[in-house]
Amino acid sequence: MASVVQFENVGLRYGTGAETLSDISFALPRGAFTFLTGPSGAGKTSLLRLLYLAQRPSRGIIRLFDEDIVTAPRDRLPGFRRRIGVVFQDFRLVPYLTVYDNIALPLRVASVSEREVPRLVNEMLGWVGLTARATARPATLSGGEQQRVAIARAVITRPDLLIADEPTGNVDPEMAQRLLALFDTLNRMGTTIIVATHDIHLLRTVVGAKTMRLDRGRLDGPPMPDPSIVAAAR
Ligand SMILES: Nc1ncnc2c1ncn2[C@@H]1O[C@H](COP(=O)(O)OP(=O)(O)OP(=O)(O)O)[C@@H](O)[C@H]1O
Repeated sequence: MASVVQFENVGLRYGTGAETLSDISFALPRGAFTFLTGPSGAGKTSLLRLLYLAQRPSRGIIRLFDEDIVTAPRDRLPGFRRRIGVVFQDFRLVPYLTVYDNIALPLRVASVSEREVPRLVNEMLGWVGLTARATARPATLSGGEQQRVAIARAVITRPDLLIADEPTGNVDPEMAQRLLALFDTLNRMGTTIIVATHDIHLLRTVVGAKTMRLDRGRLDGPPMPDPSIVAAAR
C-alpha cells in the first residue's frame, strides 16, 4: 500500500453555496503522523468527515487503503470504517453505557472474544487515567474525562488510520501530553494518524510529525515537516 490516504483535486460544496473545500490534493503515507491546522471555519472538520466517510466529496478522487471510496459500492464502506478510529469533536459517547462498555464497544463490534475484552479495556482505562471511573455513565463525567473515553474507544482496536478532531481541546496540558504520547505509541506500531487542532503547542510535541494547513478551504501546500521540529533537529 503506497498511501493510506490519497486526495486528488477534491472539492466539497454543502448545498448550493460556495465550495467549503477546493482543490484538495495530498497523500498520507503509511505510518505518517500529520497535524491539520488552520483558522476556525477553514474546513478542518469537513476534510476529516470526508476521510471517515461521513461525507461524499462534490468532486475529485479519494482513495483509502488504495481503493477509490467515491465509486466503491456502498456495501464496501463498513469494511473501510472498521479500519478507521475516530475521535469526534463532540465525543459521541453512548449515554446509557458505562465508561467501560463505551470503550469496549469497538471490540464487541469486531467480535473480539469476551475473554480478551477486560484485559484490553483495563489497559486503555489505565492509559487514559480513568480506571476509577469505569462504571460511570458519560453524563456524570467532565468534558475532559469524556474526551479521554472517546480517545480510548477510538484507539482500542489499533486502527490502521486514526482521525482525531481537536482531541485535546478539553484537557489540561499535562493530560494533552499524555494523550499525544498514546497516539505516538500507536503511530510507532503502524497506525497512520491525522489530528486536527488549533493548539500550536501540540504541533511541537511529536517528533517527525508533519503539518498541513487549511485556509478558507484550500491547503497551503503539501504536508511539511513542522519547522520548529526541523530547527530542533539541527
Ligand atoms: N453540514 C454543513 N452544512 C453547511 N455548511 C457547513 C456544514 N458543515 C460545515 N459547514 C460550513 O463549512 C465551513 C467549514 O466548517 P468546518 O467545521 O469544516 O471548519 P473547521 O475548520 O473545522 O472549524 P473549527 O476549527 O471552528 O471547528 C464553515 O463555514 C461551516 O459553516
